[in-house]
Amino acid sequence: MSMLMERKMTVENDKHVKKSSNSHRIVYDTKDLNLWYSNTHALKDINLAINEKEVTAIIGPSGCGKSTYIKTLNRMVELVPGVRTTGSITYKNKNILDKSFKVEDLRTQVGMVFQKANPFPKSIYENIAYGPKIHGIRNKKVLDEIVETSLRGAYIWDEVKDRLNENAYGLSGGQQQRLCIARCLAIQPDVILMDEPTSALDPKSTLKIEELAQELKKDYSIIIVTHNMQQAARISDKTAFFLNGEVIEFDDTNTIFTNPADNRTEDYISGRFG
Ligand SMILES: Nc1ncnc2c1ncn2[C@@H]1O[C@H](COP(=O)(O)OP(=O)(O)OP(=O)(O)O)[C@@H](O)[C@H]1O
Repeated sequence: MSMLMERKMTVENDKHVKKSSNSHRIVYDTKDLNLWYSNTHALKDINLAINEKEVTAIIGPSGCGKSTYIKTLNRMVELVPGVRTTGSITYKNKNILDKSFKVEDLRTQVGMVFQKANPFPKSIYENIAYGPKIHGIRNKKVLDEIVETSLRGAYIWDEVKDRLNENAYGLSGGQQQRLCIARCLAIQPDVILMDEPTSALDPKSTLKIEELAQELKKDYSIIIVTHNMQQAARISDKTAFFLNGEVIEFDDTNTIFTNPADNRTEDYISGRFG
């Protein structure tokens, strides 16, 4: 990474709270992260300070490590046998890669939405109530409130309020994806990770998810992997460009798309490869 980029990523460091130059607090501070799948070196010396309550886009060609990185942020990646990491990812003053860190703590604070919507084969209501129930909430009135608030938060309440007891599989693909976002909201996370959430959706549903991400960043930190550069440009505040497991450039989205510092970023965003 260039000196310029390193300087841009430098953070102010006070006693407990790190602030980036535009005064947003940092939600995830990744330092010198390396990751191997057995012999494949998938992430190389990643340094990224991701701001809270912003949308951060991760872009780059196929196989560059985008999904691996986002799955490291909730430690899902370690479900793959043979994964090894070095370096640190600080979340709320703790290194989540540390052996002593309890992964269950992340499950309640970090929600994830996948490429293909994955509702449970249950009713719309149960899809949302499931997480809160696991966390011990049994009171019907409280659960009703969580279900409504979460569905409203994901802008799908009006479409489903009269069919809450119907199976979620009866919803359209775009509705299912918003239901999955509502399911994330029900656990009141800090962060929502999205791994290509619109790649299986039609343009209208895509637009709805994009609008939703813009709304949600008022309350949540959103990190989104996308192949769609127009989407990254439309909805994100910051963009990280990955190539061959490295972060080539990380900056304000506007800068990345109008005045990138590295030729490889320019070549990628102008469609010369990838
Ligand atoms: N489960 C796995 N086992 C072994 N290697 C893997 C595994 N998952 C990913 N890799 C390798 O790690 C590298 C990064 O893959 P990753 O899926 O993170 O890339 P990506 O940028 O998300 O790609 P895409 O855009 O195609 O989804 C690739 O070389 C890939 O082959």
